[in-house]
Amino acid sequence: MASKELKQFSREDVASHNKQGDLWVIIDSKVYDLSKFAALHPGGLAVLLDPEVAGKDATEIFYSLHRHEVLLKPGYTRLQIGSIKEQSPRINVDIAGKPSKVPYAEPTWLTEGYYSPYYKESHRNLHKAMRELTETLIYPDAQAAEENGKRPSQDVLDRTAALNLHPMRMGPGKHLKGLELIGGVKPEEYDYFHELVVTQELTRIGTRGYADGFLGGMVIGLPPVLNFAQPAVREKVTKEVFSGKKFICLAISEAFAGSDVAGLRCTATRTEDGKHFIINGTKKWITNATFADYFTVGCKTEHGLTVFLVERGPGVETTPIKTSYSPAAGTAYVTFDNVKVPAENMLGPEDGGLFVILSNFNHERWVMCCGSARSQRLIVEECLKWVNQRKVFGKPLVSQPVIRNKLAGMIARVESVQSWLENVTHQMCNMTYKEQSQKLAGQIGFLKMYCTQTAQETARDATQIFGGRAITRTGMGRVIEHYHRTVPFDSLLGGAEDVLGDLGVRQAIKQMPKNVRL
Ligand code: HEM
Repeated sequence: MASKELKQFSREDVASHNKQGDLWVIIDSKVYDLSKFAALHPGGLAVLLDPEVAGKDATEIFYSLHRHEVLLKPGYTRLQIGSIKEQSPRINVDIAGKPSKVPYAEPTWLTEGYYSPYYKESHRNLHKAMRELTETLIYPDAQAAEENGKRPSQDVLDRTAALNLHPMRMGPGKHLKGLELIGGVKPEEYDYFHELVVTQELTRIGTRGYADGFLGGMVIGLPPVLNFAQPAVREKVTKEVFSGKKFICLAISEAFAGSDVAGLRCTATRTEDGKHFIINGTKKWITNATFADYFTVGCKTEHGLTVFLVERGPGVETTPIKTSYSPAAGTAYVTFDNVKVPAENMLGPEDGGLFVILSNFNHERWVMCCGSARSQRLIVEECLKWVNQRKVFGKPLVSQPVIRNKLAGMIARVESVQSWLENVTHQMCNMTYKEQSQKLAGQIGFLKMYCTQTAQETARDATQIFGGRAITRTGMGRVIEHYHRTVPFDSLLGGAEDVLGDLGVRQAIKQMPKNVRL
C-alpha cells in the first residue's frame, strides 16, 4: 500500500457505492473497493450485495467469516482505496512481534504483571529477537513450504545461520564458544531456558511439517556427533551443518523396530583390514532424510549396537514417505546397500551404541515437550478468539457453558504442561549431562507422555469448538485442522506415548528403596 495514496472518506461517501459494479465496504475503518473483485470473491457475489453489507460497515460480519490474514495478502491489500475520516484501525493493530494480550496466549513469564523465578533479562531479550525473527523471516517461508512441500528455503537457512540460530538449538555447550548469539545472549550464560525460548518461538509458527523440516534432523541427529565423534569429524560436520549448507538426520527407527531400539536389524560389519565398516539395512520415518547429506545411523555390530555417521554416497538411497504432514519435513525411507564407512566415523565405542542412542533421547524428548507445550497454547489462543467473536443463537459462542467447560480444561492442561516443563528445564540447568541421563529419563518420559495426551485432548476439544471450520484446510479453522491432523506426530516421534509412560514407571521402580513397606 505504501506506494498508493490513500484517500479519506466519510461513511456517506461509502454508502453511495452499494451495487454490482460499484461496490465499496468498510472493514475496521478502511475502505475497500470490491467492484471488480466481487465476481471473483470466494464467498460469492450475493453475500457482498446484501443491503447490510454493500456500502456499509462490514467489520463484524467480515471477521465472523475470515481470518485477519486475508486482508494482509498482497492481492487483497490493494483493494483498499482509503480510510474513514478521523478513524483508525482497532483490530489486530499492535500484535506483530509483541506478546499477545489474549489471556493464556503467552506463558506466565511473558504475561504483563506476572512473575517467574526462571527467566532473566537475557531470556527476555532473546525472546523479543526470536519473535521478530520468526514472524518476519521464518513464518512466510513456513506457510509457503507447508503447502508446496519443499524444504525450508536456502535463503532462510543462510540468514538464520548467519545469526547462529542453528547452534543455539543444540543447547548450552562448547559448540557456542566465541559465537555472537541472537538477542545478545553471551555463549557462557546460554542455558536450557534460552533453548526453550528458541524452540517455543519456532513452534509458534504452527506448521508442523515445516517445523521438522527446519533442521529437526540436526536437533536429534547432531548430538551424537557433538558428543561422541572424533575431533576432526566433529569439526567438519558441525561446521557444515551450522552453516545451513549441509543437512543431517537421525536414522534409528526401522520397519522392524521403533521404540524397541535393541531390535534393530541394520548391520555394520568390519572389513578385513579393520579400517572400514560395511552397512546394510533399512530405516523408516527418517525426518529430513530426503535432503540429508549425513545420517546418524544405529547398526547392529558383532556384540551389540554401534552408531555411525554415514555420508550420502554410493549405496545410500532415500525415498520420500507420504505422511499426514507436509513433505517439507523430508520424511523418508532409507536403504543402505553395502555402504562403506570409515571406522573413524564411529560415534562412541564399538558395541556401545545403545548408550549413545539412549543418552540422545532426553534432549530430543525435552525439545518435543517445549514444542508441544507451545503449540497447545496457540490452540488455546485460537479458541479464545473464536468463542469471543463467533455468534450462535444471537450470542457469542462463549456464552455456552459446554464451551466454557472445554476451555477450562484446555487452559488448565497447557498451564500444567508449561509449569512441569519449566521445572524439568530447571533441573537440566543444574545437572551435568551424565546426571541428566541418569535422573531425568523417567521425568522427561512422563512429561512427554503427558504433553502429548493433553495435546490430543486439546485438539479434540478445539475441533468441537470450531465445528465444520476445524475440518477445512483453509479459512477460520485452518490452524485447528492442521493441529488436529498433525498432533499424533508428537505422540509417536521420539518414543511412543505408552512406551514413555512405562519407561518412567520402570525407572521409578528401579529407584525404590529395598526396605520400604506400608
Ligand atoms: C476485502 C474484502 C474481502 C475479501 C478480500 C474477501 C476474501 C475472501 C476469501 C479469500 C474467502 C475464502 C475463505 C478464506 O480464505 O477465509 C472468502 C470467503 C467468504 N467471504 Fe469474503 N472477502 C471479503 C469481504 C467479505 C464480506 C464483506 C463478506 C460479507 C458477507 C464476505 C463473505 C464471505 C463468505 C460468506 C465467505 C465463505 C466463508 C466460508 O466458506 O466459511 N466476504 N472471502
